[in-house]
Amino acid sequence: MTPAARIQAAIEILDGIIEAAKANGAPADRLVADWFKNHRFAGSKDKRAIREHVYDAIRACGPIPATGRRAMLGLVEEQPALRELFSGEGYGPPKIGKNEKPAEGGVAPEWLEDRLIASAIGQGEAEALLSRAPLDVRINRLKVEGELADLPEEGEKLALPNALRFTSGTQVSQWEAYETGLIEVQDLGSQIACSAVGALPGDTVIDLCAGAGGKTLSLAAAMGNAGTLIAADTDKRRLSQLGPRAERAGAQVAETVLLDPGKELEALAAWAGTADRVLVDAPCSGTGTWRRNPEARWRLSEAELSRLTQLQARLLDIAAQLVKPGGSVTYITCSLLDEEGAGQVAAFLSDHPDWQAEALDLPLGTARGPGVRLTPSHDGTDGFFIARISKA
Ligand SMILES: C[S@@+](CC[C@H](N)C(=O)[O-])C[C@H]1O[C@@H](n2cnc3c(N)ncnc32)[C@H](O)[C@@H]1O
Repeated sequence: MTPAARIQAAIEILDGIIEAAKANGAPADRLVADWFKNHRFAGSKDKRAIREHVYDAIRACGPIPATGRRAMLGLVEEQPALRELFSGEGYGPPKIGKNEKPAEGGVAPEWLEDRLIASAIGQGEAEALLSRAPLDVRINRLKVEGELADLPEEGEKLALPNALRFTSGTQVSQWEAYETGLIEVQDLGSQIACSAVGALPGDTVIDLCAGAGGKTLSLAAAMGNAGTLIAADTDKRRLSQLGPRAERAGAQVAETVLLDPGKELEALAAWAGTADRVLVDAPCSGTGTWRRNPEARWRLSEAELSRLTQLQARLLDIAAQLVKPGGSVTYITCSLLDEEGAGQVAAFLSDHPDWQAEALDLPLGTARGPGVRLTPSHDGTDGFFIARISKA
């Protein structure tokens, strides 16, 4: 494919991504992969270039653009060398019209930029949210003792002893160490969030929003497979991915529990008042993961954010009923918005005067209200809010 044809391909893919974002359809990654499947003539260099154009264009547009072409014109503003590829020749895009306007730039739709500013996320932090994330792995201590030898590349050592960093796009999943469960892909921020739980061998731990079990596996390793680890979620498809992952990692999870939304405590009744640690990795806006999912900025609405904050408050209440006297709840969101983080926990503490925030000893982050916040710019991790609370 010519460089111009690659631009036109990216424009077509962007059209699909914009429509899907409006209709809450398939994620960008899937649409890119589908396009490649249906256009077999694209070689590996073409694919790399097209993918880069697509994601660079998504990052270049704050609000959702009207069309893929306008999104690409937004990218032309940042990368003027692309302008000459709009020549109208061959399979390339038509010439740029005199009155044609690029899509609006910025960090996010205006209402969301305002919420970030209200949560003390300044311009530098906001821009870092749109950078490329590196690839972090966790050494799985259920399978590795001492040094991990023979990785195809040497990783950068990070602030936690089991964390290693590789450059964005490293194909870790093709490494033998990954296939055999010696390493797990997990952002450093997520690893730090898991360490905040303080799970120990012998504990009873409930991962209330376990999803596909990324953090459950980390907890199993911290517990050395000793104790009771419950992975619960309302999403059957995600929860079903935990079994094979746990097997590969050598993690023993006592039970996966499928929850009925609104009736979560019914399925968890057997553990009410018994857990040493409960982790609430609550569903959230994902503003802290825009480095990986820049198109998520176009999918969030004020109504959805309000639904999420109500659900988060309810999950905190449920978690509080699961811990035993002296136990703790660790509340995490991969969001930088206070209403999903510091504000959420502060509201819980004000409604429950017999609960208090515990001091956290984390290697990175900045104090934020009753917890700690990690950000891409300050900490080089995905954005997270982390708090641990217990009954006084
Ligand atoms: C941030 S994700 C969890 C990610 C997961 N812990 C991991 O590390 O991969 C939030 C999860 O909350 C789940 N969820 C949504 N509503 C829930 C509810 N009412 N009770 C429990 N889990 C819920 C979602 O299905 C989703 O898997």
